[in-house]
Amino acid sequence: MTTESTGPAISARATAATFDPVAHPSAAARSAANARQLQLTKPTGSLGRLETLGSWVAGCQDRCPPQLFARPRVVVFAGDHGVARHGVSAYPAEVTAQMVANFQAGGAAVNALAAITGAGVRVVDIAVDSDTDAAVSTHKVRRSSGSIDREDALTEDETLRAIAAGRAIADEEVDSGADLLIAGEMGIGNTTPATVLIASLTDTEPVAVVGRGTGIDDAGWVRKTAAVRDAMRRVRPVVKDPVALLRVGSGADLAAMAGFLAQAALRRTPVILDGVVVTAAAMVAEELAPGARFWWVAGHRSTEPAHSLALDHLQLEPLVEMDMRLGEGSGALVALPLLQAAVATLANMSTFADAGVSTGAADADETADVDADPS
Ligand SMILES: O=C(O)c1ccc[n+]([C@@H]2O[C@H](COP(=O)([O-])O)[C@@H](O)[C@H]2O)c1
Ligand SMILES: Cc1cc2nc[nH]c2cc1C
Repeated sequence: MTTESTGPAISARATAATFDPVAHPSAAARSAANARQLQLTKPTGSLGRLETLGSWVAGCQDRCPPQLFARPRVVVFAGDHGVARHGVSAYPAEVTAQMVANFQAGGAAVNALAAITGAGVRVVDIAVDSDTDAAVSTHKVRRSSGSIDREDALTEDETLRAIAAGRAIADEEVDSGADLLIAGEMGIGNTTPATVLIASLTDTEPVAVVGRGTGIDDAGWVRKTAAVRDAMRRVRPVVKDPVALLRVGSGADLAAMAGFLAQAALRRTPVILDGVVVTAAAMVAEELAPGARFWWVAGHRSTEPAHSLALDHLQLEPLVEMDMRLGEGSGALVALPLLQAAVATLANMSTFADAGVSTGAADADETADVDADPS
């Protein structure tokens, strides 16, 4: 009897949450890019972090020089959270569904920012607490996730379906030609599970990491900190099991993002991470698919204290610090022009040889040689 009931569960987990080993971006293409950086018409190292960024893209694309991104895509994962009904957010849960409609109408920050960078935007309802358009709800797992301070966010089956949904979305995007992915999110209350994941995986006290989210007041912060503490107590026994951690202490949207971010790495597609919620999902994705983090760059540093902890944990240095705390993929989109600049310079600048520009170091060496050898 026991084997009959656990067998299918184990194989479902094997399918949805097992990832083949993640290959690193190409070291050869990255080295070739580093060498090319030295030949371009600029003082050595003068493009600063744009140089390391461009070489990272070359590694991800396995080509030097790299190509400008042809189809960058943002996927906004929308989901509600039961905990939002317990005074942990400055806004009512209804805003999640209302913002989904706003994304579809093109009126949100993510739409405005995507338009200036050439990125496409797709919104997916993973767990919004109302019925949404068929166009966005094909991967819906359930209506809202459980209130993690007092119950599990999801069942085992829902967790696996959410991870599988994120993986399927990444596959759909890559199969349609996406060459750069951004995960964004929208969900009133979602900084609470994000903080629970980050604090649990870094063994940090709630008071040190709970932030203001959408802008809660002091009384809201106290309620949120208590909710984070209670949820952390519930996840403690499963913190080493990423699927169980997602089931007990996250939500369907976060589980889907974890699947999406891990699958993007498996599909050798670079990703710009956004703020605290996406980076919390990224931490779990790295547990599910070790090495996935080498395919990600951190777009920005959110004002949420837990975000810095997550970035340190993943050893990622954010590209911009603009005191943003919006989500939706907005911080990643603000960073996208930096990636485009890194690729454009590496790919399109002339070399010293082609442009007939003298290289300081080589000329000095030639002079030194001539001086040293009068013959
Ligand atoms: O990305 C971030 O770092 C970030 C920081 C604070 C808030 N948010 C957004 O605000 C919502 C969650 O905030 P809250 O206060 O409802 O937990 C959700 O829709 C997120 O996209 C996002
Ligand atoms: C209006 C609004 C827009 C958002 N976008 C992402 N999170 C959000 C939260 C609110 C409240």
